[in-house]
Amino acid sequence: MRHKIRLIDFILLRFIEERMKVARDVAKEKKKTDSPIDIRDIEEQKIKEILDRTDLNPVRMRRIFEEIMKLAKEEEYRLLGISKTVAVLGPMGSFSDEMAMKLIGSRIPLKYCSTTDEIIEMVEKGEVDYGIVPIENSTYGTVIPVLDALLNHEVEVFGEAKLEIHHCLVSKKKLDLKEIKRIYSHPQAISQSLGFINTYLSHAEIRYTSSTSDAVNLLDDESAAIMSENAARMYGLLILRRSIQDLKEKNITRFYIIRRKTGKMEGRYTSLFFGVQDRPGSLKAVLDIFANRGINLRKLESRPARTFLGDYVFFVEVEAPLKEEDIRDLEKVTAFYKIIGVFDEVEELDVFK
Ligand SMILES: O=C(O)C(=O)C[C@]1(C(=O)O)C=C[C@@H](O)C=C1
Repeated sequence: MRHKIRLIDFILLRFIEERMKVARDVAKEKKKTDSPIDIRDIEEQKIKEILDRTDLNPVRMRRIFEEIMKLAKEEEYRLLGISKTVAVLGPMGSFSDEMAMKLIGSRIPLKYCSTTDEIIEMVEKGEVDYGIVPIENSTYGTVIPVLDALLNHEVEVFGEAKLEIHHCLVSKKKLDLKEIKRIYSHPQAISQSLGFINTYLSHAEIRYTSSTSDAVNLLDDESAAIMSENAARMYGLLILRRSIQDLKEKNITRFYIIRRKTGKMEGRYTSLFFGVQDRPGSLKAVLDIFANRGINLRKLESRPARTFLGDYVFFVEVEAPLKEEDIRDLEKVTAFYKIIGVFDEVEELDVFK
């Protein structure tokens, strides 16, 4: 019997190798027609067809075939000599993933990380070429962990992009809202949907996840998750309610696109951190530099300096690329400053540059 299984394993191996050969041929065609490597709709369609043809555990079968397709994509990227990678918050189906798809169109591989800290560290170490991290949302404001990590790591913001966010309440099986015992999602998604949660789900326990799509790994028959419609479709979940976020149309998340430090200062906006002496007027002196030059402030935040209670580090985004003379003046009125990027809003990321 064991011998038979061994033999089948070898046959499986040969079939997988054969499949990779075909994938490499497909990649050559894709190059000719400038088509993307990663085509999620095709993958999803195929997985559905496969699951329809078997009684084996659908979750495990999905994983097996997703892994095979992942391997195929790696082979395709390798064949085309595409070595750049972009890190985003995963797993697949997160809003960061959606943003990356919009910016890059799945032409280079994405590395799915479990925290934004991990993304920023990977970029800093040069383990990936780019990172995409959310910086603020129009309902819930600044993504604090990202802001703090940008202060503590050496990376550079070189672009920003915006994504309209619609949240869905999803589950594995049909549930009445009152039957839902737990809600899983990322703190940002929960906070953006508090109106709905307080009205219809106040009886349910809230459990935070590291991303909206990560909730899929925790769902059971008594719980629901908040994630995108895209993610729900990707993981075959049922959509109980659509567009549950408090701001129906203007729930927008802004993302920073980051890379390792290059020192290039090109673009319409500048982001920087600074600290000031603890005395009257010291913050005003910094803001006056911008005001006197007619530079508009886009964003202002304060974060604990983590020295003593009441010590702060400030973060500003201004609508101008700072010039040498601006920086010289800043030096005079700040205890320290750190420019984290001069950038533009982008619709597309040219990853082949
Ligand atoms: O059909 C393709 O375009 C392929 O490259 C094959 C394949 C797969 O392995 O099944 C790989 C990548 C795409 O995302 C979709 C499917």
